Amino acid sequence: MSNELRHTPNQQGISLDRAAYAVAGKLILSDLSFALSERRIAIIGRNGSGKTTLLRLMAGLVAPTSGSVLVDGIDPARDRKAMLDRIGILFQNPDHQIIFPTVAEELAFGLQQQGRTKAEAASMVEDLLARHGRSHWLTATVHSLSQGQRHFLCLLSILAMKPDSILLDEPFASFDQPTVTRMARIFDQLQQRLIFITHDARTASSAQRVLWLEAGQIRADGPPARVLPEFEAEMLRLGSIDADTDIAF
Ligand SMILES: Nc1ncnc2c1ncn2[C@@H]1O[C@H](COP(=O)(O)OP(=O)(O)OP(=O)(O)O)[C@@H](O)[C@H]1O
Repeated sequence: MSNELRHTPNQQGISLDRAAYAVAGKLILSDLSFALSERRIAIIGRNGSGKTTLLRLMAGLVAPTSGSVLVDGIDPARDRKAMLDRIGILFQNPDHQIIFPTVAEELAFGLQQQGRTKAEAASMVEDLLARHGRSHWLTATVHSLSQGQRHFLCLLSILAMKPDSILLDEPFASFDQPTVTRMARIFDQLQQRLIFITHDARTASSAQRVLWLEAGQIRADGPPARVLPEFEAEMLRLGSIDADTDIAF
């Protein structure tokens, strides 16, 4: 796994200053100000609280409608090229990520974007698949893989590029138990910054910092020992109520 290890992430990290994001007049994220420099950061919150949108904002896939988002001092929505080495994002749905018909092309694409020749990328892809026990995927088409396997392919694409920060949207949700255990081991060994959305308190407790989003705003931000008990008590309280009368969808 050592080939996925990289230098310690750039200390500047990801910072938001009064960032807000609205779609069709609906405010989804508002007044977000924080700087993330820790190596393990969990984002928690109810369905629809804005977690995925926040990841997309940090990755520069959408631009804030007001305020700013900076990655190592660079606007990620404006300088996509600078983000190739800085940010990788693993979506919940692999089909939102995969663009090529074959595994080899999919894995090689990001590497070539980073400036490797076709031959260099092909050799790196071969090594990567071998290290993860997936050499048989070298000639596979993407549509021959299951949903969970396509998700793992997306993770491999990101690991291949070795970005400083990896943003993960519920990374363990679609994997079988051995793959989850193996992924957890891969993540443990990564030097990079991992920012992950999770609904699982145990996964969140492994982070150094937890951001709790509620209705597009930060409800709590701090170490898991402080944020998680408060979050779990609130989730229990809400679960005891028969309907989500507190939110308007
Ligand atoms: N493109 C869009 N157009 C309109 N509304 C959107 C759009 N993207 C997100 N939203 C709304 O923004 C809110 C936050 O969505 P988001 O997917 O970020 O939530 P989430 O916390 O990741 O939810 P979940 O836990 O269910 O994945 C939701 O109410 C959603 O309907």
